[in-house]
Amino acid sequence: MPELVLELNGRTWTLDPSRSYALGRDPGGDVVIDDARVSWRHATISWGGRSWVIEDHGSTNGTFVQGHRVHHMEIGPGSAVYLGNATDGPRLDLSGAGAGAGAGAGAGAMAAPQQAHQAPAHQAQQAPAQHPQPHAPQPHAPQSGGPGRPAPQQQSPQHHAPQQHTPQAPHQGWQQQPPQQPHVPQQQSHGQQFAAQQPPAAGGPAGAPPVYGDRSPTTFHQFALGHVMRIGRALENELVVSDLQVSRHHAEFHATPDGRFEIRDLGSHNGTYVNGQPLPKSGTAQIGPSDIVGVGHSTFRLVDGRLEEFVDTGEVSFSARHLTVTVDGGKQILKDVSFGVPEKSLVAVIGPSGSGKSTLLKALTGYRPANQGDVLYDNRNLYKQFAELRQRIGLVPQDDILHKELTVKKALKYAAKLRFPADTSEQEREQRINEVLGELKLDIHKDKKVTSLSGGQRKRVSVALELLTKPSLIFLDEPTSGLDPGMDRDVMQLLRGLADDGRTVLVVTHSVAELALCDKLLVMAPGGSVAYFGPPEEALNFFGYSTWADVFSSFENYRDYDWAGRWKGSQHYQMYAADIDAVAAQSVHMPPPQQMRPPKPQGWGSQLFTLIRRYVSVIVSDRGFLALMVILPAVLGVVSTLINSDDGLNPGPRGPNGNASTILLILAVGACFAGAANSVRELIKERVIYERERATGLSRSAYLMSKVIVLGVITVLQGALIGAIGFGVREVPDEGLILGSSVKLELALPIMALGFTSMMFGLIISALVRTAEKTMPLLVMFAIIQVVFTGCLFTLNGQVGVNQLSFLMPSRWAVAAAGTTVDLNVLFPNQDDPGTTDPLWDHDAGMWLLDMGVLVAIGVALGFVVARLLRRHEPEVMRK
Ligand SMILES: Nc1ncnc2c1ncn2[C@@H]1O[C@H](COP(=O)(O)OP(=O)(O)OP(=O)(O)O)[C@@H](O)[C@H]1O
Repeated sequence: MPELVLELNGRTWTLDPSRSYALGRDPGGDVVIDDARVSWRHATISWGGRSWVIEDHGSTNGTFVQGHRVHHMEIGPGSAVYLGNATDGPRLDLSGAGAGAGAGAGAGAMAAPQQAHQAPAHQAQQAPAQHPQPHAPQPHAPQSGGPGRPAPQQQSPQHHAPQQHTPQAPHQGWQQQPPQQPHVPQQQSHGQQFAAQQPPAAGGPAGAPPVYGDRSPTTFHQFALGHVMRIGRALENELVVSDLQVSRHHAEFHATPDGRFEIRDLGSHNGTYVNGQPLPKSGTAQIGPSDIVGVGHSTFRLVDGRLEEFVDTGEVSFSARHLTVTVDGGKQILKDVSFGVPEKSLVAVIGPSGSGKSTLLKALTGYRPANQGDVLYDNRNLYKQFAELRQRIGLVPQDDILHKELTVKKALKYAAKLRFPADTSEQEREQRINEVLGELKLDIHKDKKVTSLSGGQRKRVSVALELLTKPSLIFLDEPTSGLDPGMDRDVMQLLRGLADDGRTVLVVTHSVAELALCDKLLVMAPGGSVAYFGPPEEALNFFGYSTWADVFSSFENYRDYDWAGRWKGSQHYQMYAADIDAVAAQSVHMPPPQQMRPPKPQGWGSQLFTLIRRYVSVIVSDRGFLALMVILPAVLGVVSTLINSDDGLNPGPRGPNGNASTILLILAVGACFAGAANSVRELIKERVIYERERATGLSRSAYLMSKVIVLGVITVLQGALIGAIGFGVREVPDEGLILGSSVKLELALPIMALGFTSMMFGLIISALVRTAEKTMPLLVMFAIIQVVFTGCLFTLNGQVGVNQLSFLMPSRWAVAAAGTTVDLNVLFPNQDDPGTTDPLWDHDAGMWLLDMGVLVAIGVALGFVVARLLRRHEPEVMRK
């Protein structure tokens, strides 16, 4: 069997085929590489029966051959392998041993052969950083109480500020607790799992370049020069991708006869991406060997004239490097946060209130990108390639992203309709919904209303909704808040299952009961820095406390303590974060906003139609709301009939008819109340849903228009009911100004239009407030102001300032329009100055049209204001 000579930094090892060799920073390994970019257990080299093989163990920074990241690859004499960085990482040169050595058997290798098993002597020298550091800080531990007692009273800050000792040598207050062994990073098993997935073709002959930049390909496709290869979901494509995120005919690869390669988008719904940047719809781009083309969950790359495809099945590594968020005023609310996890990981983030957990979540998801640092999605820069990668991220906010009035199945149906491309069939969506329901064990609840589910089940439905599009990364913001301990465990076990099934899951939580289910725990310290990152079972020992309550009290009591410095001086840092931290911090240069926008899977009209249907379903399923919608205007109309007016809305015997103006006042106020009450909670109550859907491609104007149309129709009908009752029982003039003998309709139209404009004002309140409770006082204030400015209580015309202000009030124009029909200048003459009349009330068809026109124009203008206000509640990256 051929021996292989490995050369690294001037040292050589002759590798024996009968055993394998562990490479990494671990001092117990065979080849110890003291470089922070190299993982603790980075890779192994072993004889594979046919050739030598290097296997990466899910290292954070990767193993590279000829510039390509490899996971499992045959190597041989002449191969050069870089660890941690493709160009300047530690380089392993391989050559043959003895007479049979290949060309690469260097003189150095022959001159100083050293058996690998002799290595430990120098390994110890090579890895000084791995030894426990005597000055490594360690927190305070109880002084008098035993391990079973919580931390005792603190006496003085100097004495009680976290003490310094290593996890291996806990404070003597903890001597009954066995010292924790350093946790072996879990990359090994993941790496092995990944290697097992590789197609046999991936490795190729010894020394051949790997076929994909990040991983080995799932498959590859040959295509000849001059040919076209169309990609899509439909079976008639040359390259069929069974992914609902992909359009039926999505894109085309062209191999031009002169040897160039092009990708052309075919008007796809979710877009085609080159190196993470979207191609214009139906646009074309030339591609070279270093370009990565993204279509749905697949990425393609050209290697030696063949097309390699890598399908993202969810097993992606994820890391953050030096994330720093600075707010206006220069204050840093997130400070230099770095951590990384291999695929299939469940990570929990805990920390005291205000420690930056939500800020971190926003930075990791790209909702509010950090000012400095990188987020790496399987080693692809999330910020730079956000347009493409955002589709692989699922986010479950703290509040449910569901319309609670709908059944589980219906809620998922509308979500699928909005998130999947327009060309997906009902059957395809239904199938995916059933898959997700089955996966999350929600089948038995599918016909129940979301309101009737328990808190844990509701969270499950929110997760199901996010799973529809098969995200690889799932973030959850406090999914267990408000749940009892049993449900807390259920939800955490669900997340554990999601990770085990091949996804990376990160959960921000306040609950510490089920942390043991996680692979890694990130503890944030006050001020937004990392206090700990590593296995959850080692965390309490790291802090030197027996309960999390003690740790959090310590955070609270020593807010100014350098928790980040303590973390960075620890051995855990060396084991779990130093390699990620070793790369220098980068400033964030986000692509221009137009390249950050999510694709719109559905056209504007289609979104509008779906939103209207969903909104109508929600309203119809809420019987109480339906009943109120009829009762409120009916009561307001009936109340107006109590006003005694023998002459109705006609002039009295001597001309004036004060009751007529009172009737108009009551009907106008009724319309104001009904309209504004319909809409005042509408946006605030589904703000979280809007925010999430907006990030997945929902059109702001389609959303707003759906509200305006549905609420507009309801409000106008209510206005008609108020008018029908209020004017129906009254004497009115024989002839109208516009509609001839349909005088009552002519009078009802301003009331209906006033309802609509008030409804728009209600939307403004709803978009403005931070909590639903604030809507009621504002609604009352709006209605009272409208009463004052109708012009029916006192004369507005001639009152400088007040009259001009009244022009902004919808009720002023609505009463004026009705007033032109009934000739209000006669019924309610100016009492201060009997000779003058209000020009807005002139008994004239042109004035009726003007009054109505201004009233509707105010409503439309309010619509633009609402759109502007809605923008404030969108993820930062969406505010265009
Ligand atoms: N836009 C902002 N401008 C200024 N300060 C901000 C801004 N956003 C957040 N902060 C501050 O940053 C700190 C971290 O906030 P963050 O919401 O991320 O904390 P948290 O750990 O999620 O808290 P909680 O557990 O209470 O939700 C807080 O002190 C907060 O007041």
